[in-house]
Amino acid sequence: MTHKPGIVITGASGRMGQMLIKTVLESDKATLVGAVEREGHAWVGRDVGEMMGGQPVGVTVTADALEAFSKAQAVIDFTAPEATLAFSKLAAQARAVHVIGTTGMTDEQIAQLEPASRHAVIVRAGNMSLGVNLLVQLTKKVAAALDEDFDIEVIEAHHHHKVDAPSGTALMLGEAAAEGRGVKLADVRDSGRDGITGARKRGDIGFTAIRGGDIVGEHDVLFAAAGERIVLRHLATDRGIFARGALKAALWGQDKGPGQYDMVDVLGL
Ligand SMILES: NC(=O)C1=CN([C@@H]2O[C@H](COP(=O)(O)OP(=O)(O)OC[C@H]3O[C@@H](n4cnc5c(N)ncnc54)[C@H](OP(=O)(O)O)[C@@H]3O)[C@@H](O)[C@H]2O)C=CC1
Ligand SMILES: O=C(O)C1=N[C@H](C(=O)O)C[C@H](O)C1
Repeated sequence: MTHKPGIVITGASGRMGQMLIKTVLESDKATLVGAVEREGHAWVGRDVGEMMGGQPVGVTVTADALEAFSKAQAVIDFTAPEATLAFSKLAAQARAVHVIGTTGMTDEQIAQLEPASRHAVIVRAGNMSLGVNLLVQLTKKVAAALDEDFDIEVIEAHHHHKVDAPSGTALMLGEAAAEGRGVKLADVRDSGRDGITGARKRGDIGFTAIRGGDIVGEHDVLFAAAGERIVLRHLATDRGIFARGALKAALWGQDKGPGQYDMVDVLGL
């Protein structure tokens, strides 16, 4: 019998946490060995299957992340930037693959992952779906083929609970467009227009964030010129696409050396 990697899910009660637990429990390639929530959370000490409204699964939610990680081969983490930074140190200590889906991390926070990645595999992506990662590649190609007569705008829409903007995916798409054009996103980024903004600056890459209802995640990359427009679009209708991508990353990372990777590496795009 082949060994099935043991997986711990952090932020177990969250929208993605619950989807990840369901995905791991349904998989025949991995085993759920832990579920983490913060100290004082109502789920701590209870069976995670029961907390999700189903049958017991024999995994008790814990606030002791290091203890949980040390029994696992991978940690899948869709939480918040400060939590992810703390988990990266603990996952490295446990030599577990750390799959990071958390978005909204600053450049400084991303840089702080480096010490952990010297000891363990980190796979981080603002979007773990196959479709979006393909869209990123397409965006780079289209941006490289067009000149600045085409204004580039990234438009994203998400549910009203989302706390960060632009979304991690929008930033991945913006980075890809900038790379295609041979510029740095930081030099051309235009987000949060409001008031008398002045005319659009040629070459800028604009971002618009829509928040409402239960939208899972929608992303358009618009290339607008005089007389024509191209729109590249991805619509997510089920969080399962992110969870399946994250589990694939956790399994992929099992035989890799320490370092930082993304979904382009995992999917071989
Ligand atoms: N890369 C990708 O493919 C995707 C990324 N995401 C990203 O995943 C993240 C989570 O999204 P979502 O599940 O919708 O969010 P939720 O708010 O539903 O869940 C977040 C979970 O993380 C926990 N958490 C938050 N802060 C801390 C902390 N400081 N310490 C410990 N636990 C903490 C929360 O616990 P508590 O309830 O106690 O606060 C909660 O269980 C976001 O950054 C989102 O953008 C989402 C979908 C896809
Ligand atoms: O918060 C979410 O829900 C999502 N976050 C990710 C992002 O910021 O791009 C991925 C997905 O769009 C859902």
